[in-house]
Amino acid sequence: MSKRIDVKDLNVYYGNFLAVEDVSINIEAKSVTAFIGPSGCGKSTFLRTLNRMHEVLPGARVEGEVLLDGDNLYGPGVDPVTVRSQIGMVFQRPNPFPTMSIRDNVLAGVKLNNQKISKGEADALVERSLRGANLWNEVKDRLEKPGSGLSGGQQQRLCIARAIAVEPQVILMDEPCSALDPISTLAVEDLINELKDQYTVVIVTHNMQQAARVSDKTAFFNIAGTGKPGKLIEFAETSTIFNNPSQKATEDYVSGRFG
Ligand SMILES: Nc1ncnc2c1ncn2[C@@H]1O[C@H](COP(=O)(O)OP(=O)(O)OP(=O)(O)O)[C@@H](O)[C@H]1O
Repeated sequence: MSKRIDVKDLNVYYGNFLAVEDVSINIEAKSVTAFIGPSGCGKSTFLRTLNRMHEVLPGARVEGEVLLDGDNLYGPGVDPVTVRSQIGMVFQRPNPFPTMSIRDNVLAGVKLNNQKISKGEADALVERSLRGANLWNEVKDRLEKPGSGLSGGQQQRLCIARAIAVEPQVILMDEPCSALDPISTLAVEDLINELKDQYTVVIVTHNMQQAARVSDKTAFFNIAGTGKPGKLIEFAETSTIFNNPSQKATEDYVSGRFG
């Protein structure tokens, strides 16, 4: 259950403001791709176009194509809700439903998609998803307790379990560790490494060590100045981006000279 993403000539707008210009990128299935770059260069905006979350804002739109195993997500008649069930998302701040039990949090996306499942199937799905998120052993004795009773790192893994439960092909993560302590961050990074056996993972991160630790390929985005659009400057194997980039701007950024 893993698909590739091919983006062709994508422009991303907020109203009349062109936030990201002319991005083409090929993201392989069963790999981890990191988006890095200075604040405001459009990493999160671009990420949200990959599952049609961008257009939820009034006036927000895209030009160009995003292909999931060859099918254009922006083609006529494509239902954005279906797209979002195939391409899940994990956000910066863990956002479990606070009053809902751990079990119901895992099942929340499945229920939203109106999938009817029996109690036995639901139990199995909860266990499989929590195991997949490396959280089962920590919560198996308190599945009926509220999700808000977990630590921040556990809550983020619960959100990953919720994303996995709908059996997506791709998981997008927008700075998933920025609100976590170092130990929880390592737990989520370990998990990302395991997730790529089954899923295509795309992660936005400000932390270059994290990009170097978890990703196979890295895309460096940059912006020429305030009000200018963000652009994809370089996309390559992560080791190349960090050790032998072809663009001077990439080298300056990864060596800490700006950003
Ligand atoms: N809701 C919005 N409405 C209008 N403009 C927006 C909106 N969200 C972001 N922008 C603008 O789009 C550009 C890209 O922002 P975005 O948040 O994608 O950058 P980023 O690289 O993810 O930044 P950061 O690393 O700080 O999160 C910025 O100029 C930003 O001000």
